[in-house]
Amino acid sequence: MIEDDVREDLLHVLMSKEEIQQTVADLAAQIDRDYADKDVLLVGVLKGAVMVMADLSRAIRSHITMDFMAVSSYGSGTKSSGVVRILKDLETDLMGRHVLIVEDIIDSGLTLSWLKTNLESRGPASVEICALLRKPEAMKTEIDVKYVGRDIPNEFVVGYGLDFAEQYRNLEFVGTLAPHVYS
Ligand SMILES: O=P(O)(O)OC[C@H]1O[C@H](OP(=O)(O)OP(=O)(O)O)[C@H](O)[C@@H]1O
Ligand code: HPA
Ligand SMILES: [Mg+2]
Repeated sequence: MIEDDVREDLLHVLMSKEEIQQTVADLAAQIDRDYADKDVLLVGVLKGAVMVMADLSRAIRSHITMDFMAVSSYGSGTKSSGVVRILKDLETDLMGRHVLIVEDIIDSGLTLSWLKTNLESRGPASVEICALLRKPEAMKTEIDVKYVGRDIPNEFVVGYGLDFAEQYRNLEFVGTLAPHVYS
């Protein structure tokens, strides 16, 4: 089992499978309330947000549509390069749409700050952000995030979509990566 193999790579479990499920259900309930009379377009940011997107979209009871973007700023390291590249763009025209960006994590905030500005320039009715995790101590830019699952300490985390050098994305929980793995 992968989860047994990686225990020594982790300092501790930060969010269990059950805690993630509950957090995602709470986020979905808030989104259902706020978008009761609006069609929302969920924009998942690949690859990290793939798990949140899959679970959140199924927990939302309102009508939604989905699209995906791929951007990358981390490459294979643990620090944002600050340079965001679009690897795959949306297929949906955003004109007049209510857009909700779905992310796994806000770390420096550089990716989302750039992405929100980029999507706002395409004529949508609104652009909001939903992130499962946020590291308040790591943020380098002010960013207004409407839905946050949980604030976490400034440590590199993996699992539930989050990777280090493309590994660990398929863990069912979120864990803190031990420094010996990346130093
Ligand atoms: O707030 P920031 O410091 O900008 O970091 C957050 C971003 O970094 C990660 O993506 P990454 O570039 O690693 O791509 P990935 O989702 O494919 O792993 C994560 O999924 C967020 O998109
Ligand atoms: N873990 C994995 N990917 C990330 C992180 C993190 O803590 N921060 C930004 N991208
Ligand atoms: Mg990554």
